[in-house]
Amino acid sequence: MGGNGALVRADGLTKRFGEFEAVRGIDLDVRPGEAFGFLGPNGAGKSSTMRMISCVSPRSGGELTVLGMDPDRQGPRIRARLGVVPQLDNLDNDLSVRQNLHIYGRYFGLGKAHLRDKAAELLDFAQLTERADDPVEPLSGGMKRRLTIARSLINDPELLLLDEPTTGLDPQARHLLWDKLFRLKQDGVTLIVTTHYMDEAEQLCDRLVVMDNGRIAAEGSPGELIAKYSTREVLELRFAPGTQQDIEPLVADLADRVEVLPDRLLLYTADGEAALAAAHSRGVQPLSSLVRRSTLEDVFLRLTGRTLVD
Ligand SMILES: Nc1ncnc2c1ncn2[C@@H]1O[C@H](COP(=O)(O)OP(=O)(O)OP(=O)(O)O)[C@@H](O)[C@H]1O
Repeated sequence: MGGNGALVRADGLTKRFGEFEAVRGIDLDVRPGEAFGFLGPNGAGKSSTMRMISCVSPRSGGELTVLGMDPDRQGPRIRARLGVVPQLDNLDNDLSVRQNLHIYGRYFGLGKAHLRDKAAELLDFAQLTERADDPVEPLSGGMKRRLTIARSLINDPELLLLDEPTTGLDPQARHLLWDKLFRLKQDGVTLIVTTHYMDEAEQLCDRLVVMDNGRIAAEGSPGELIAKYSTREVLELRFAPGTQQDIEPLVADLADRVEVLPDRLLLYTADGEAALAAAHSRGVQPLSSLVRRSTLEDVFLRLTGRTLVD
């Protein structure tokens, strides 16, 4: 283990592609049993970081320890104890669902009987038992993702790395997949997940970092980040497109902060209803209004000045 029992520890970790610095000296520690999230828009450097942790891409600078070992020198030993779910499914389409699990198990040197039992257990976990002997090709996107996750668990990994596991799935498939991740977390598997779905990160992750342009913009639990970078409530006021800039000065003093988005104003305040009543009393007539609690999306907007697009 690394210092403090961290499963992953990075210090000034850097990744360069030629002149371009995709990861610009980040510090991290991921503790046993937690679900740790990398949150950020496309190009933030999440995948590059994950690939260094998974020992498939060497670091360009800084220190990195995974399961107490150095990926540059002990990559194969680390990988034997990791599960990796890459951003794009790389299942073997010529094989059946079960065969995809079996070839992976053989790669890890599992014995025949153990592999048979393990594959059956994972097919059940992935809800694919009935499809076990079907080819992979016609499976839905959600099924393929569940199979990829099942495959990553064949060696009982201590640490599971998932790069945008739910991107591109419909809401129902996403929910099913996240249920699986909750179950793994309950079973004590340490998870590192990248995502740009804020709601999922908020529910699943014990701690997370917000990445932007190769740097860590903030880190903490979802609750800590919201408390630090947002207000308790947000009042959303929608207006006809293009008119909200003119209204902003009328409501600016009603909130700690106001964000002007293309179709709405966001008023950050401890009391959204009070701000709404005050706006009404000034003659502000939004098309619609909504008071909600702050989310990680608000944290992200505050930190980067941008919204995350799904
Ligand atoms: N092999 C490569 N060669 C050159 N540039 C790369 C390479 N891989 C990534 N990059 C660049 O590094 C930056 C970070 O990419 P990375 O994939 O780590 O971001 P990300 O946060 O995971 O985004 P995404 O959600 O799109 O995967 C991007 O600007 C990307 O274009």
